[in-house]
Amino acid sequence: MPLIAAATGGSPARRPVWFMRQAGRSLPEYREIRAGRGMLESCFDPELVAEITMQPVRRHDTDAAILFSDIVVPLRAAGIDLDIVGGTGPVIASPIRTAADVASIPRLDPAAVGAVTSAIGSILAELPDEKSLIGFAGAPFTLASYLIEGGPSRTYEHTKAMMLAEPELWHTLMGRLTDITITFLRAQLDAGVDAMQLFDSWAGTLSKSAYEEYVAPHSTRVMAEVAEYGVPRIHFGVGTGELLSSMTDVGADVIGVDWRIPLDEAAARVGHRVAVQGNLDPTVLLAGDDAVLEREIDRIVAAGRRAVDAGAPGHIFNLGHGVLPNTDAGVITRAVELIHSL
Ligand SMILES: Cc1c2[nH]c(c1CCC(=O)O)Cc1[nH]c(c(CCC(=O)O)c1C)Cc1[nH]c(c(CCC(=O)O)c1C)Cc1[nH]c(c(C)c1CCC(=O)O)C2
Repeated sequence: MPLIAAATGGSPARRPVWFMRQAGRSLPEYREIRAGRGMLESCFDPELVAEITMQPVRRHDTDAAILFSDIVVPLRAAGIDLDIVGGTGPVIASPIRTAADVASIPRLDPAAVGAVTSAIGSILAELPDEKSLIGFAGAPFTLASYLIEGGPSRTYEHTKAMMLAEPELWHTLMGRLTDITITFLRAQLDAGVDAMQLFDSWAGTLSKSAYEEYVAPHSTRVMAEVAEYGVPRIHFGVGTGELLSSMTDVGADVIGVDWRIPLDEAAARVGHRVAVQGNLDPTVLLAGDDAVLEREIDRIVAAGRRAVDAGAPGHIFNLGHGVLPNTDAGVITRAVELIHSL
C-alpha cells in the first residue's frame, strides 16, 4: 500500500494521495444519496457509510478511503445530545461548563458504534488491496471545544476560561473525552482499518505552552493506547505550524500540515522524525485554472521531495484542510492524476 509505505519509510509504488473531506458535498453522487437524510443519521447507517466512503475512491482513484463519519459520532453514540447542522457543524444541546456537566459525560460502549465497525467490514471487502482505509477520531481538545462552546467558535473563550481558571475540572473533562476517543479508535482498529488520523483541528488556537500543559498529556494517552496495533498514526490540526513538534512528541508517525508552512520546513521543525502529510491550499482547487493547479501541485511535490531528501520517512499528498463543498469533482480527479504522474 503506497500510503503505508510513505508513512513508514518504505518505497511507495506511486506517490500516495487522498484528501480530507474527499467524501462529501463536492460529489454529485454524495449529494444525491444524502438528499433528505440527516448527517448523523447517515453516520449510523452502515450501508450508507460504506457507500459514501467508497464514492471518492471509485471516482478519483485516491490511494486511501477515509471512513465517512464525524468527530462527534462517538459523543452521540455515548448519549450526548447534539446534532450536526448543515453549513454550521456540530451543535450541543447543553454546553458542558460545570463540574456537574462534566460528571454527566457518559462512557462509550463499543457496541454503540457497531454501525461504524460493520461498515468498515464492508469497505474492506470492496477496497482494492493497494488502497488503505483510514479510520479517525477527534482529539480530546477539539471535542472539548465543541462541548464547552456548544458549537463552532472563533475565540474559544469558554474553553480557554475552563482550561486556565479551572485546570482540575479541565483535566477531568479531557480524561473522559480521551477515554471515549480511545474506545472509538480501538473499535475501528479492531475492525481492521489500515491507518488512523487524530484530528485536533482547532488546536492551532492554543499557545505552545498551553498545548503542552493542557492538551498534550491527553493526546499522548490516546496515541499510546493505540500503539500496539502498529498502524500509522497521523496527527493533524489547522494553523499548527508552531505546534508541529509538540504534536509529533505525543506519539505521531505522520504529521499533517496545513497550507501555511512549506512541507520541507515543517519536516525540519519535527527533526525529520516522522513522515509529512499535506498541504495544498483547498482553494487552489477552486481557482478554475489548470495552469495554477499544475504550478501549485508542483510546488507541493517539490517541497515533499526536499523533505524526504533531508531525511523525512515519506510524503503523503493531501490538502492543508478539507475539500471545500463548492469544489468541482472533475478538478479533484485531475489533481489526483497530476499528483500520480509527477
Ligand atoms: C472539525 C471536524 C468536524 N468533523 C470532522 C472534523 C475534523 C476535520 C476537519 O478539521 O475538518 C471530521 C470529519 N467529518 C466528516 C469526515 C468524513 C471523511 C472525509 O474527510 O471525507 C471527517 C474526517 C464528514 C462530514 N462532516 C460534516 C459534513 C458535511 C455535512 C453534510 O454533508 O451535510 C461532512 C461530509 C459536518 C461537519 N462536522 C464538523 C464540521 C466543521 C462540519 C461541517 C459543517 C458544514 O459545513 O456543513 C466537525
